[in-house]
Amino acid sequence: MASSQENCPPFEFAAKYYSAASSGSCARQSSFFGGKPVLNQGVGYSVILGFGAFFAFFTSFLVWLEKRYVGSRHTSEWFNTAGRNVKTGLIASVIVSQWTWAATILQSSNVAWQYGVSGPFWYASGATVQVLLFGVMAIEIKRKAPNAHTVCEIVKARWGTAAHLVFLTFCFLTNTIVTAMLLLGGSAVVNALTGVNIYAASFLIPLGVIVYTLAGGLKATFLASYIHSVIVHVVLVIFVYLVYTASSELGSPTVVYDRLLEVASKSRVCEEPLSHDGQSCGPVHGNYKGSYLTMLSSGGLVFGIINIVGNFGTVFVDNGYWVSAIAARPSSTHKGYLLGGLVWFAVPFSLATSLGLGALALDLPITASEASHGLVPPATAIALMGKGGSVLLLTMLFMAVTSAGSSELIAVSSLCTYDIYRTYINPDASGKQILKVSRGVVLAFGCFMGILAVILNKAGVSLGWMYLAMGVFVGSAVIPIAFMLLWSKANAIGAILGPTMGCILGIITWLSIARVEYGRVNLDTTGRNAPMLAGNLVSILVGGAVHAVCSLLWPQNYEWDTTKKITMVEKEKSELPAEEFKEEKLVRAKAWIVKWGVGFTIVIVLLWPLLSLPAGRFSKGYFTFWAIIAIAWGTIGSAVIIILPLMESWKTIQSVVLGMFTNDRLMEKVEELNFKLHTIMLAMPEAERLYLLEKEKAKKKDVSEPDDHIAPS
Ligand SMILES: NC(N)=O
Repeated sequence: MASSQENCPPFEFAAKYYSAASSGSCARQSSFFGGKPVLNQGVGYSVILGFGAFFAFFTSFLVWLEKRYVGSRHTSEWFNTAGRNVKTGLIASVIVSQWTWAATILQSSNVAWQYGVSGPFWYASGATVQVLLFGVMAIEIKRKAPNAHTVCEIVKARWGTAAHLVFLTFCFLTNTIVTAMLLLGGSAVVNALTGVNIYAASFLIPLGVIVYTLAGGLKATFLASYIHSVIVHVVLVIFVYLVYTASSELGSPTVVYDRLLEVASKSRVCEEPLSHDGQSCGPVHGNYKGSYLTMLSSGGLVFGIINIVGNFGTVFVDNGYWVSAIAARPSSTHKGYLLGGLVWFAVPFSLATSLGLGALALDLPITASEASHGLVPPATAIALMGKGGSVLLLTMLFMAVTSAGSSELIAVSSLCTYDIYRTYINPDASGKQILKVSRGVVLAFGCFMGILAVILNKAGVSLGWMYLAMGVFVGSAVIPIAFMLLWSKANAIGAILGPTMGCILGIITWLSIARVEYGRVNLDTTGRNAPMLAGNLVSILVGGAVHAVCSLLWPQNYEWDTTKKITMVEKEKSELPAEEFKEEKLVRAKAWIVKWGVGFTIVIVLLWPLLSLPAGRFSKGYFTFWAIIAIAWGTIGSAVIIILPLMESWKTIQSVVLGMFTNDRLMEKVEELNFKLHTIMLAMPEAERLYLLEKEKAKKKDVSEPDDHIAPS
């Protein structure tokens, strides 16, 4: 104990977290939050209800503006597919906000706190590659199932009813798991920062999301996503610059570097009460030289593998990503996914390299339980900025939870509407009926989200546990779902057996290893790295292997003829030129996304980590370079995702603004005229055909003679 007395506090910079006890020994604070919220409950309720109400009103207003001044018709197709005409920038922004979960903000910093620099890297790279590679699926939908509304519709068209039911189960499971994680993370942070009852938070967070999703469907969630993305990125940039340039407590890569060396030093005394079990203290087990400043981290690598498997499940088996691909215009789909993936990389990488490592560098007395419930970033935000930091983090988290949550609502709603109602209950459903069911499901699943979060919170399930376990449950469906659009031999029996066997064997392996290694099966033992790694790998590999073997034995040799026959509910007249759907153009787009998607995947999963291994324990210069990459990626990514959608939609924005400031009476007249013409066209197909022909001709003329009107005389 002598050393405890000599070094109290062990670090001047962390003095406020240590105190001399009456016995004379030096004691570290036993936890960071200690059950005391920094903000009052009023702030918590204002954020949850205020932002919820604001977004419900604001997005409904935007959708109304679009309907009134741009002329969108609010049919069931529009509600569920946003007109299949969304451009690259907005698709990228949607992907970023859909993929920015509570876990992206919270769990990434938790793994930084556990493993050091490798944690944020593996979180970011291990969850970016799926989005990049999904770009290939996105373009294949346009080629092979251009009128589909959901992934399961394609399954049914190709493999029949039994496979359809299997994949529906996996898709619902994925939506449930993702939703559970959003609310677990969201409610834990709201509770820790503001003291709002955790169960009340679980119920109230989905409320605003339900309202704006109900009002505007997919387009509303897309518009809201953009605003959410802007807020998330602005806060991200603030935190990154705070940690590495502006804060008086840290403020430069050099200070962070020196502190990370100090807190993990071998000479540090980590006995009670100078540090408590589960708090960060001294060398890191499994890391090269026990340092936080190395990519040679066994824990980081195991997390990376689990992360890759789990996130393949939550992208490929989440109908939300298929819905976004369906909503994109064909020439934008692949670019949107690539750009979205690359921008999203910055969210966990830059944020956790700042807030996660910042928590270590400040020697915050965070406990393992606080970390696994997602409280590392709020702790750093509070330590650096006080109440302002906690409000910023709460706002960022709320944006992430609500935008990803609304995408989950739409994903479930379209599955229930098209794959259950239209497929098994009312195949001749009208657009009105479809719209009614879609809205009913949004409401029902929104309420279910709240109940689910209450149950999981009661059961003591943490965000960290759920995040690691997701791949065990849904990983087995990943390879079969990719085969569906990529492999003509893939057959129905393999599509049924692969996911089912993979999931069952994955769960058996996971629980058995927990039992054999640690003697019992509970939330603690099943949440450890070894059982999670084995369960995740068995699930994804068995799922793929069983499907591959069955398909090689009894190949289907399928031509995607039935998937091309999937029908729309209302026949929408596409605004897109026929050029957009040309096979050669789509094949070129596919080659492009394969080249760039696979290229970036190799860079961020193999080359980057391999090239950083020889650095061993990073030098100060190396770490500074690493921090500069995090700052630059965060800044450039944020600028792109904020500016690009605005540039692309500039014409629409102009026409809305013009419409708003033009005589309302005139607009009503134009609308009425529009409606009359539309009715005439419907009654006279020949007139419509001639109109489209003329329009196409005019477009071609515009393209071939763009500058006629300014040609010199
Ligand atoms: N979306 C994720 N994995 O943060």
